[in-house]
Amino acid sequence: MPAAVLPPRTLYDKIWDDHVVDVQDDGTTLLYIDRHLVHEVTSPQAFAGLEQAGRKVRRPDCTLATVDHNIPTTSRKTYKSIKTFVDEPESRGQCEALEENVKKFGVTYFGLSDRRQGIVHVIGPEQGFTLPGITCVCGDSHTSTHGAFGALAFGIGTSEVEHVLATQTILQRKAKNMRVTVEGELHEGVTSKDVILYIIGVIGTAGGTGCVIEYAGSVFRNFSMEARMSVCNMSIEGGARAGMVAPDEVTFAYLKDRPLSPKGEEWDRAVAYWKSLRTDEGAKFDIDISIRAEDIVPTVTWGTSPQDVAPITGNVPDPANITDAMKKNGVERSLKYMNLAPGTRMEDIKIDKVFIGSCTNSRIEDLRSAAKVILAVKDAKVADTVNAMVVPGSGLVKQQAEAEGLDVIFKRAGFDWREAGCSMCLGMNPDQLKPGERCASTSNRNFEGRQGPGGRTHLCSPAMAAAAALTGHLVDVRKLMGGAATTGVTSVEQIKLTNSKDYLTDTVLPPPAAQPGAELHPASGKGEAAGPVPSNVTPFKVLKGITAPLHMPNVDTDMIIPKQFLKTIKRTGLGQALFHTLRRDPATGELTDFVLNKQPYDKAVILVCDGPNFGCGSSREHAAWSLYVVPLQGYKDGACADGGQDGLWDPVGDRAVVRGHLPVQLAAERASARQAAGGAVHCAVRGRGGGRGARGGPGGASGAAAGRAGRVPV
Ligand SMILES: CC(C)[C@H](C(=O)O)[C@@H](O)C(=O)O
Ligand code: SF4
Repeated sequence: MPAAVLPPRTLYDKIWDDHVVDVQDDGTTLLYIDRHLVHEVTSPQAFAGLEQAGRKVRRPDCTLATVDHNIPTTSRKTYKSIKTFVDEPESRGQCEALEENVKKFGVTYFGLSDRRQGIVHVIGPEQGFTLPGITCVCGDSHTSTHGAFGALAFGIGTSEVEHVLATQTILQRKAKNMRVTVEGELHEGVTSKDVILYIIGVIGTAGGTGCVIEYAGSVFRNFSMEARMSVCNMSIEGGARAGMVAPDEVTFAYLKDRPLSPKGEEWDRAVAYWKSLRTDEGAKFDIDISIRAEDIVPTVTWGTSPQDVAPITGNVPDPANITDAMKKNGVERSLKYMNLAPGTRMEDIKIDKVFIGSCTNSRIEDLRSAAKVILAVKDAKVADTVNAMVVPGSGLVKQQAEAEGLDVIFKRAGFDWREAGCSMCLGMNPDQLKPGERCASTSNRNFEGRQGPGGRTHLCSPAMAAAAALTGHLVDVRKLMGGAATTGVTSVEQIKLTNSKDYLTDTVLPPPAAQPGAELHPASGKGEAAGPVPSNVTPFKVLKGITAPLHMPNVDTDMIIPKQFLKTIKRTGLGQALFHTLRRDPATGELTDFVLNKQPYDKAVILVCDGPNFGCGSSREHAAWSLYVVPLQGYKDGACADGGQDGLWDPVGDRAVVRGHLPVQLAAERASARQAAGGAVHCAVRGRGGGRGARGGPGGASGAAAGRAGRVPV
C-alpha cells in the first residue's frame, strides 16, 4: 500500500495535532498541556475550586509558580516574609494565598527570597521550562512570549487555570493560521520592539483575532531569543491568541544546559524532533502579511491603544483628516486622554517618567541596549525633570546585569535600579504613575490608566526609553548613538558581556512535596467526573431585559475592570468595578455620564458594544465576572431589572446579579472566548463535559504525554 501523503502543515498545525486528546463533534478539542505557569493574580480562585472539588494538581512537575504582579520592587536585603514585605493588604493577600496554595498542592515556587523569582514570562524560558513543540499556558495574556521557542503558548482565564491544574488539559477551538513575514535588513537603531510595534500598527489590535501568528523571514531568523520573545510577547496586542517562531540553532543554543532542558541522549532526541517543527512547503495560511524591514524606523505610540503608533520622525495624527466617525471619535478621545494636540511632532513630547522593564523588555539584552545608549552620551544623566527606573525581569537577570556592570552605568546616570517584578507595567504594586504623568515605557500596553489612574504611556524600545530619559522628551535614539546604534548584542567595550548560563547554578528544581489529603475523584462507570461541585453557569437560550448600547472601538480589559480590582481572591463583588474609571470621575469619585449611569441603562442586563475589538487585552476573567454582575438602579434599588429574571443581591458587591445567565456572552462573544470565561470550561471540570475531562485527562492525557515522551521530555 502506498504511504498516506499528509497535507502540508504549518508549525501551529503540527503542535496542535501532537497534543489532541479528544475532539468533540463540533470541533471543540481537548488539548494536552505540557507546561503551566502560575502567578498570584489569576490562581487563587482556581486553587480554591480545586480544593472545593477535592482534586489534586495533576502534574505538579509541569507546573511552576511565582509572584510578580503585586510585589514591591524595592530592596529585598532585609526580606523576611510576604507578611512583612508587602504593605498593601489585598496585594499581600494574593501573594500569601499563592504561598499557601503551592505548599498545599506541592507546586514548585520561586518566592521572593529565591533569586530565580521574576516575571512569569521571564523565568520560564530562563529555566528551560519553555521548550519547542510544547503547549504552554498561564493565566496571563502574555504567555504568547513563550511562542518564541516554537511552542504553542497562550493565556487562559482562571476557570481554565483550574481546569489545567486538575486535568493537564484544556478545551480549545483551533485558531486560524496567520503569517507575518519581515524580510530585509533593519536600519541601525531599529530593534525587535520597533518591529512588533510597527507590525501592530499595520495589522491593528484586532488584526490577529482568532489567529495564531507565525513570524517568518530573515529578520526573525537573525534575531536572538530575547528579541524573538519581545515580538511574540506582543502578539496578543495584535489580537492574536499566540505568536510563534520556528525553532532553529539559535533556539537550541539558548536552551542547551538550562536546568530544565533535556540532557544527554534525551537532548539529541529532542533536537531531532524540534528540527521537524517548521511549516511545510505549500502549507496554507488564512492570512499572510509581508513587511519590508527597510520601512521600519524607531516606533513609539502616541495614543491609548498599541495600534496607535507613529515613527519617531513623525507626528501625532489629526482627527480632522479621518472620515470614519467611530475612528475619528476614538482618536479624539485618545488625544484628549493623552493631552496631545493634533499634529504635535513626536519628538516634541516631553516626559516625566521612564520605565525600562516588563515581560516585553526586561531581559539582559534589553538592559544592555539601554545601557549602551547611556554609554554613547558623554557624562550622560537622566534629565532633571525625569524620574527613570530599570526593573530587571528576574533575579537572575539582575545578577547577570550587575556582573556586567550595567547597574553601575544606570545608577551613575541617575536611574533607579530595582528588584524583579511587573512593576510599573501594570501598577498593581506601589510602582505607579501619578494622574497626568507621562511615561516612556518599554512595556506592552498603553491603555488608559494602565500604569496608574490618569497616567499616560508611550510604548517604545529600551534604547528609545533610555534616550528619552536623558533628553526629557521622546527622541530618535539614532541622534544620540551616531553610528553605534545596532540591534544585536552590544559591542560597546565598557560592558563586559557574560553568559547567562553562568548564573544558572541551581541545576534542579526542588521536588514538589507530597500533596496532602485531596484525591482525584474516581471516574464513574460512564466516565463522568464524580466531583460534587455543580456547574455554576447555566446555559440560557433567551435573555430579556434592558440593553445598554456602547459605541466605542477597542474597549480593552483594563477599561472593563481596572487592575486595582484584580487583587481579590473571590469571583464575586466585582460589579462595582465594572467600567470603574469610565463610570466615576477619577478626581471626584462622582458618577459620570457613562451609559451605565444613565436611565434606563442603569437597569440594563445586557450590554451591546458595536465597536470592534471589545475585550482586547489581558486574560483577566475578572472582566467577565464583573460584566456578569448586573448593576441595578444606581447601586441602590434591589428590584430586578426586568422582573423576569431571578435577580438577587450580591452581598459583597451590593449589586443585583442575574443568576443563571451570562450576559457577557451576548455582549462580547469575542471577549468571552478570548478570556475563556465561558461555561464550557466549567462544564469540562465539573459538569457534563467533566466526563470528557476525566476520560481525556487520566487516560488520554497521560497517553498523549507518554506518546511524546521520546521526543519532548516532560
Ligand atoms: C493579571 C493578568 C491577568 C494580566 C494579563 O493577562 O495580561 C496582566 O499580566 C496584564 O498585563 O494585564
Ligand atoms: S504585561 Fe506587565 S503585568 Fe502583565 S505579565 Fe507582563 S510585566 Fe506583568
